[in-house]
Amino acid sequence: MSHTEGGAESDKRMLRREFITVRNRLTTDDLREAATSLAERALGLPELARARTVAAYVSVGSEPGTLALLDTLLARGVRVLLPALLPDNDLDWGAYAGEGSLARVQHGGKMALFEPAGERLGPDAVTDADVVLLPGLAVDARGMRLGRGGGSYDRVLARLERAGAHPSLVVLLYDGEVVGHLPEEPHDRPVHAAVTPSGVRRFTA
Ligand SMILES: Nc1nc2c(c(=O)[nH]1)N(C=O)[C@@H](CNc1ccc(C(=O)N[C@@H](CCC(=O)O)C(=O)O)cc1)CN2
Ligand SMILES: Nc1ncnc2c1ncn2[C@@H]1O[C@H](COP(=O)(O)OP(=O)(O)OP(=O)(O)O)[C@@H](O)[C@H]1O
Repeated sequence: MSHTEGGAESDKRMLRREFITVRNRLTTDDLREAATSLAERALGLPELARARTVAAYVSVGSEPGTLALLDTLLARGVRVLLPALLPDNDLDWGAYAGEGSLARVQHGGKMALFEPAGERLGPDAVTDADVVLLPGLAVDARGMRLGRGGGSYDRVLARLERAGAHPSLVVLLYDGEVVGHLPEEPHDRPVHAAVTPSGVRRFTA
């Protein structure tokens, strides 16, 4: 590993802690209001209005809330795919069919997640998506995303690239998480847009 890569890795670790600390100060009122605004902003995206299949995730804890957004997409007849974390941090996928189709799963010391309880479609199912909604902790002016450090979505992005799939890549964040510059490593790939409770920011690669 080169010095720059090692530097980027530890800089990312420090930044993750800082962004998580800020999120953990949000009150339940803050979370509820942000989730409502986020869903409105996201549903205003032309990419989502056209999408037939959307890969998303169920927010937990102080993450920007996604459940209202998932339910609206489902009600519109959109096929919503949700990830299930595999032991190697890769992601399998299953269809969302309402809150009753979710199972709460605890993966070791990580946050408890809500994953699809039904049929597993395999890691390549994400290549069907017209839009991929990604979790993150921050994004920079180039669209470079800071994730939780599992590399799960880095793998998703690499898999899409290998498959020649070009879905819209949209990260869901809070306003203060769109920043000037983040450290990046060679495997990082930019997203196309960030949706926050106050609006949409597009990135041109
Ligand atoms: N709601 C949600 N679902 C998701 C993700 C996510 O970020 N949010 N993922 C995104 O990839 C995948 C799961 N990967 C995860 C990776 C790390 C942690 C986690 O709890 N990390 C702790 C640190 C502990 C640790 O390093 O193990 C943390 O961030 O506080 C959770 C999920 C798929 N599903
Ligand atoms: N395509 C890939 N295949 C396997 N491992 C990968 C791939 N891309 C990245 N990784 C590994 O994943 C780990 C975490 O990477 P990184 O810190 O960039 O995660 P992140 O982008 O913050 O997390 P996530 O992608 O889950 O949101 C690194 O050790 C990296 O080597």
